[in-house]
Amino acid sequence: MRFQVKLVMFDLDGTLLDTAPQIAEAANRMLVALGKPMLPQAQISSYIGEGVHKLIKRCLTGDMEQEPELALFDKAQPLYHDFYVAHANDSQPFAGVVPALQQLKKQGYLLACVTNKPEAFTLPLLQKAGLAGFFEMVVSGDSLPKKKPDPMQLLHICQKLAVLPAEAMLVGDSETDIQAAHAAGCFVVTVPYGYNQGRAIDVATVDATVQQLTELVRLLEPPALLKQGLEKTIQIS
Ligand SMILES: O=C(O)COP(=O)(O)O
Ligand SMILES: [Mg+2]
Repeated sequence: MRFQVKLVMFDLDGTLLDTAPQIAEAANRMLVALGKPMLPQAQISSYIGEGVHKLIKRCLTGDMEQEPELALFDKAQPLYHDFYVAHANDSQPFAGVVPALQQLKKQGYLLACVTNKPEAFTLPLLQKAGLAGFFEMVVSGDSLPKKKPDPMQLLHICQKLAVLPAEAMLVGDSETDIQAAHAAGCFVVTVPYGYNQGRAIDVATVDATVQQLTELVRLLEPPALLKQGLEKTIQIS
C-alpha cells in the first residue's frame, strides 16, 4: 500500500521532537514559583497538544477543561514562558526523525511543520535541533486565527504550496492531529510514542501508523512517479 502524496506535514511536539521533559521542567518551575505542588512528568505530558494556554491552565487546575482564576493564569503565563525559553532548545529529535526527513527531502516531497506551539518557541527549537532547513513552511499555533484541531493551518500550507489537501499527509501523535487532518481532507499517519493526552491512538481513525518516521518512506509513492490529478485513493502495489 502506497500513499500518493506530494506534501508531508509534520506535527512538532511528540512527533519530531521529544519536548515533554523541557515542558514538564518549565511547568513545574512555574508551579513552584506560584506556591503550588509539582506534577509528575507523565501528567504534564498528557496536557500537551492544544497549545500553551491550555497546557498552563491544565497544570494550574489539574484538569483538562477547568478554567483557573484569571489573575493566577495571568501570573503563570510569563513565568512559564521564561522558564521554558531557558531550556526549550535542549529537546532532541525522536529516533528516525533526521534520516526520514533527509530521505523524504531527497525523494522530492514538499515538507512542512504544523504545530500548536507558539511561533516564538517553534522556530528556535527547529533551528537548534537542525530540522528547520527541511521545511518549505512552518506554521505555528499563533501563526493563524485558528489551530489544530481546526484544519486552517493545514489548508493554508496546501494552498501556499499549491497542493490539493487530498495530495497531502499529516504525520502526528494525537487526536488533535487526526481531527485536523480529517477536517482538511488530508491523509493522516500517527506515531505511538508521542503525547496523545496519555491515551493510545485509535488506529481505526487513521490511514496508517508507523513506529518511527523512517517507516514512512516505504508507505509513500515517490512524487516523481505521481501522475497529475490523482484522487484521494490508496494504490495497492
Ligand atoms: O504546543 C502544543 O500544545 C502541541 O504542539 P504540537 O501541535 O506540535 O503537538
Ligand atoms: Mg503533537
